[in-house]
Amino acid sequence: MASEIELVDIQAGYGRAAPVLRGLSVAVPAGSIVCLVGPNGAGKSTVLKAASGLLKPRSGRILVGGREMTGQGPQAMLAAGVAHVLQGHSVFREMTVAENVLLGGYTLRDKAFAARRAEFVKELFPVVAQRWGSLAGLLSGGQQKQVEFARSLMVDPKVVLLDEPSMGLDPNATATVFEQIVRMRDAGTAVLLVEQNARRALEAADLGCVLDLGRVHISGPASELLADPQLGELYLGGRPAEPPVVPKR
Ligand SMILES: Nc1ncnc2c1ncn2[C@@H]1O[C@H](COP(=O)(O)OP(=O)(O)OP(=O)(O)O)[C@@H](O)[C@H]1O
Repeated sequence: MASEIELVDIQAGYGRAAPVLRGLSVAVPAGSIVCLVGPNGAGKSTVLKAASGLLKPRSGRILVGGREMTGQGPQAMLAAGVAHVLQGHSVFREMTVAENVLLGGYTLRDKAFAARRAEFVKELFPVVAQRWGSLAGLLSGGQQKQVEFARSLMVDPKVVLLDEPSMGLDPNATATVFEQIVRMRDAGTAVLLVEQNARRALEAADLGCVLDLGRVHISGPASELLADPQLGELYLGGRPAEPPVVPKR
């Protein structure tokens, strides 16, 4: 299957420090959610920064929809179809939900296309439509996250990079946010996801990659990673729940 974005043998880091990514490769197939899992500081956010052009890799290649995009900055990556939803909350609290969402289409020249996209995201995220005229700061954390998703989809990206979307959310809001991530995927946008809540994220994902020492250590179908007891112990906060043992008579 064609990849929406492909990072090949990436070396990347900050300033003069030793590289954080040391030969990292990951591909996001069309129509899929790929989840990056790994210990704190493994470099998960750094992968997303390299993928969106915020951090220039020292070496390696980046392809978007098969097109060579190595060395391009954030504006070019966005224009090529890579949207990045950063960690934490990034809504403008004193602006309305509408203003926040429409900002995502600021770079679009075709205003009719922008209007169609606004209708599309309102349909995809009902809370965005319901609270369209409200100040974004009045929304709950989970609702604000959906406003950020809607804003990122305004340009009709090929792939959305989501950095810790459930951070700071309660279990109910987390469940809603993951449902919306699956809806984004089903509506045609591929997703590259980084999450502390690794088990929950892998349940929503199609593919998983375990990062260690700056490269992808293990990758495969998310369901297989979830079922692997050793991975569970090491990276997913314990073994998967055992089925109950029925005592023999
Ligand atoms: N802006 C920066 N300047 C210098 N070093 C940084 C910067 N951002 C991250 N690092 C370092 O790069 C390494 C990887 O960080 P990164 O945030 O990518 O990890 P992560 O896997 O996303 O971790 P976490 O799960 O804690 O968010 C860490 O050692 C971190 O200290």
